[in-house]
Amino acid sequence: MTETYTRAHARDMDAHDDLRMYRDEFYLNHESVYMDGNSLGLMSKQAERSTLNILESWKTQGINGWTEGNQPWYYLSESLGEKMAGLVGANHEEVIATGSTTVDLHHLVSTFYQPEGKRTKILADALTFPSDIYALKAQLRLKGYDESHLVQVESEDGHLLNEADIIDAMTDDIALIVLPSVLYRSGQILDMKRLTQAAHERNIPIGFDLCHSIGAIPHDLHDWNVDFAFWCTYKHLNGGPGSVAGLFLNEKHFGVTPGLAGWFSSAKNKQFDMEHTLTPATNAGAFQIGTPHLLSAAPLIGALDLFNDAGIDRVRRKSLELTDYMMSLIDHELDGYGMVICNPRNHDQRGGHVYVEHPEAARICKALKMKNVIPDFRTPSGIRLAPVALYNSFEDVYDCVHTLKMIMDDALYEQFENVRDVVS
Ligand SMILES: Cc1ncc(COP(=O)(O)O)c(C=O)c1O
Ligand SMILES: Nc1c(O)cccc1C(=O)C[C@H](N)C(=O)O
Repeated sequence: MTETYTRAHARDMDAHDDLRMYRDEFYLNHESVYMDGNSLGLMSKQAERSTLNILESWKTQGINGWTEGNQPWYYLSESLGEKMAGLVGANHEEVIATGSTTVDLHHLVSTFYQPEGKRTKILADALTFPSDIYALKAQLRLKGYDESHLVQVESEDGHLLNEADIIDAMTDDIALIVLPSVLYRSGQILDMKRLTQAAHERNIPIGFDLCHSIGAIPHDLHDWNVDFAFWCTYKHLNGGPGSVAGLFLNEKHFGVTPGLAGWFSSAKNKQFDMEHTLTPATNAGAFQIGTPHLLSAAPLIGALDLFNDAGIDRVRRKSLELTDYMMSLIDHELDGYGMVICNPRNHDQRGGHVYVEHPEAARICKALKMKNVIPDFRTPSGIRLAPVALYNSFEDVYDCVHTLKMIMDDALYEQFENVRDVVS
């Protein structure tokens, strides 16, 4: 038995890691430690191969690529939906790969936000990612309401939300609820089952932004009876920068008229009838708009195969082990350095990343990058560290925390300004 806080112990855990073979499937820079998979996941060899295959089909087949070859483009969004369904606990037809996170949110809100009588407001929270808030405010404006119709549940400590507060805010003037599954800063998991049940008891439709949970934790969207959800695929799913997003539509809503219809909303066999009356697909496919972004979908084919091969339950188990280990090292090595762990510690509430606050966070992140550890900084004082189950090792976590300790011991951050970079 190796001693807990030694490099030998980290290596021992790596030797017993049953997902360790997946690390070789990724392009890792062995000079550095990547801890930013919750912002942009790394490229896998399978994602590269599937991208090259799509390029090859364009090169060799031209227009016939839509219906021929081993990956006909016309059905790719549906087949990627099928590959993602298991990750969100959905039936195959409830998921489609389409658009981008924010566009899909616009689409879903344009469909599900139906103010009527006294019910005119949208309920969200004060800690959610800004893009969602911008989209919700824009949707309110489109329906003729001002920002006072957006109700944002506050957090007591600035890090965590209290589900009871959210439920209290589900009053009879709320027409729609949109919440994150995992908060982008603190990594808190919201209890989607409980919130959905409470919303439905009050006849309010509810949807979730899964950007920080997809590929990190398992979901049961169908059984929880969630109305809709949307997510990006470039973080934990490793689909590449700007890869096509995912959307869930509960089958009880199949047949709903899509708010932002286009010809790709059509039932597949009707689309080329070229009629001016839309016959929408009778599944989540109705939430497509125009021609799918094939080149941004291509890497997902391989990325998702790898993911499904490893299995989300094993990914979650290792992710918890990695974040447990990271927090125990931070507690042990960085006690008295002013670092405060602000993510929940219990497994039920902790997502896939560790979130630490320090007043010098912006320049500590710059010093980490100088020392080849890649974190991300979240204003005003947050350091996010995401050890990712498929490609990070326990030794990566060891190196990350020890680099942080060296930076603090030698005050290496002092050579930088404590302000964020343009993209952080
Ligand atoms: C929780 C959350 N929602 C929405 C977005 C915006 O996504 P996109 O830029 O893909 O529309 C992000 C990240 O960028 C995010 O983290
Ligand atoms: N989408 C991003 C981008 O286009 C550039 C840089 C970062 C991002 C991100 O995804 C940030 C991420 N959503 C976050 O949680 O902060």
